[in-house]
Amino acid sequence: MTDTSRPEALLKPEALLSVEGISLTFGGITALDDISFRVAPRQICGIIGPNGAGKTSLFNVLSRIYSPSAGRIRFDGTDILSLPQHRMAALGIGRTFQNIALFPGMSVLENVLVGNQVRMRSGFVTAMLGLPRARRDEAAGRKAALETLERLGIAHQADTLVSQLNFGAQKRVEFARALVMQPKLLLLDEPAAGLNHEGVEDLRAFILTMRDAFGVSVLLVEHHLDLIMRVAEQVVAINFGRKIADGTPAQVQGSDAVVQAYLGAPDV
Ligand SMILES: Nc1ncnc2c1ncn2[C@@H]1O[C@H](COP(=O)(O)OP(=O)(O)OP(=O)(O)O)[C@@H](O)[C@H]1O
Repeated sequence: MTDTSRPEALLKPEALLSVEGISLTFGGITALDDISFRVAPRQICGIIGPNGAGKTSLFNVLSRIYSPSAGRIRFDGTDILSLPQHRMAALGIGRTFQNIALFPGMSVLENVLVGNQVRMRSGFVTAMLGLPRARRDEAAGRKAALETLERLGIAHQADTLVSQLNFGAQKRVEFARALVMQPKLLLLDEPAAGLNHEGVEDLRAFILTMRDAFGVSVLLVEHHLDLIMRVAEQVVAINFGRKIADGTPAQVQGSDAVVQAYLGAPDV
């Protein structure tokens, strides 16, 4: 419970995600070096940095794909480094990948139902035998998937084959599939990759819709700086595995270290 006798408790909400002193090495290469930052509930936080800065490595540590050599990560009161990777979705961390990983020959609804399997309690055998519990789970899963599409404003596409959707619409289905698991934190890996100007504008609105309709925090790694600066409330900049700035978009954009990092990396 929040201690309202402490004014700072009212001003500073408890972090949903707290990354503390994370380091990661690959052989002799230091990919992450003592990275710390926090993400509040319902906050949109952007991770930026030139090529090779360590952004993907950080996401992979947060998803428990890589184990850091030092540091701590607390998520919603749990030390996630003590948990295996398969527990992340159930714990409330959802993720989308840079390359779309949908089933093109299946409908939008069917693809979102795949995401919902994690939350179903009945096992494979129960489902195969069509036992009552499996049927109840299936009906509940369908309802949850349809509700997710409705809250995102894309329920009219429920029966459309994914292969018939344009690239931007397919990305929205991927987000829906992650959101149906009711995550508290959504990790978006370069969501603007491959989108044109109009697509990026739609994406920006969609990220805000996801946060508002589902109350999730969003952590996004992105090369598209303009999108980050216009959608994120907090930006963390990294370079050569070290955090070089952390603050509002305006603060980070005005940071000498950030300007230097990008001037020294013409291929960003
Ligand atoms: N599996 C790996 N094995 C060895 N080195 C790796 C591995 N993954 C990443 N690295 C190294 O770690 C550093 C950080 O890489 P990372 O992919 O996290 O950066 P990034 O910021 O995501 O880059 P980009 O923007 O180009 O995707 C780089 O020096 C990279 O070569």
